[in-house]
Amino acid sequence: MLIIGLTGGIASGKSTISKLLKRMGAKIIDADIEAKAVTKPNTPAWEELVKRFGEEILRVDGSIDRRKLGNIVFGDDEKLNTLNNIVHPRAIERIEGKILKFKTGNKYKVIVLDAPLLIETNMVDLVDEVWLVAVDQQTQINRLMDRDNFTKEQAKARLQAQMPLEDKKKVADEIIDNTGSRRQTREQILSLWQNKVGELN
Ligand SMILES: CC(C)(COP(=O)(O)OP(=O)(O)OC[C@H]1O[C@@H](n2cnc3c(N)ncnc32)[C@H](O)[C@@H]1O)[C@@H](O)C(=O)NCCC(=O)NCCS
Ligand SMILES: Nc1ncnc2c1ncn2[C@@H]1O[C@H](COP(=O)(O)OP(=O)(O)OP(=O)(O)O)[C@@H](O)[C@H]1O
Repeated sequence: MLIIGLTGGIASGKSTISKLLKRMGAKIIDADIEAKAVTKPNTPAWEELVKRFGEEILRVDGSIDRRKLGNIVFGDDEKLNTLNNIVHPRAIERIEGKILKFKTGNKYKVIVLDAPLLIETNMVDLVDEVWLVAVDQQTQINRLMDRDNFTKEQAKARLQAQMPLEDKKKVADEIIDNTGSRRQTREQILSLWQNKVGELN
């Protein structure tokens, strides 16, 4: 079995690539989804977030207004740290549990942990290999503005909350260049899959 940690900055293309890997047979664990799960209404993390950031971060149904919370924390390191300290330990615990479950289930040959903060949160130890999705900052900003309707300032604030690509490259086992067409990216993934997964067994 191979456990791949798929990482990269915001809007670099991780979800797009993990969809390709899923089609090839990998089981995906999405860290963003796990982080959302631990902050559902009335969970301990949700309660702590409301205590720290106030009820103005809630929607009328009691769920967290993610856009609002994002605007509060991205651009303010102290607040971002507070959020991270509340969410990360709980999200990592869920991720560890899932990895263990899939490992012992012995059903999948490849597990992909899609995690934007794989390196920042020391989850590298949970995986066998780190695959880094690399795009330049301008591409990230353009795709982020397109996908999420962010202003340039909002996009830049999110980028600045993350480790620079050059530092991530030092930890990566494989680098996927996603600045080109989707087809070019698919070809890189196919070739990686053939090399890495083909030689399993
Ligand atoms: C701030 C929040 C509410 C904004 O929610 P929103 O729905 O707008 O974004 P979403 O969660 O889909 O994340 C989108 C992208 O933002 C980036 N991002 C998210 N959280 C962080 C963070 N703490 N630090 C740096 N970048 C981050 C990632 O690249 C991520 O893929 C949310 O991102 C959050 O709760 N973050 C803390 C949990 C976390 O770190 N998640 C990342 C995976 S463990
Ligand atoms: N090679 C490509 N060419 C053009 N657009 C792309 C390419 N790859 C991804 N995209 C688009 O860029 C945006 C960001 O990609 P994606 O959502 O896969 O990134 P992500 O790393 O998962 O983002 P986040 O971590 O912020 O959730 C999406 O709108 C996606 O459709």
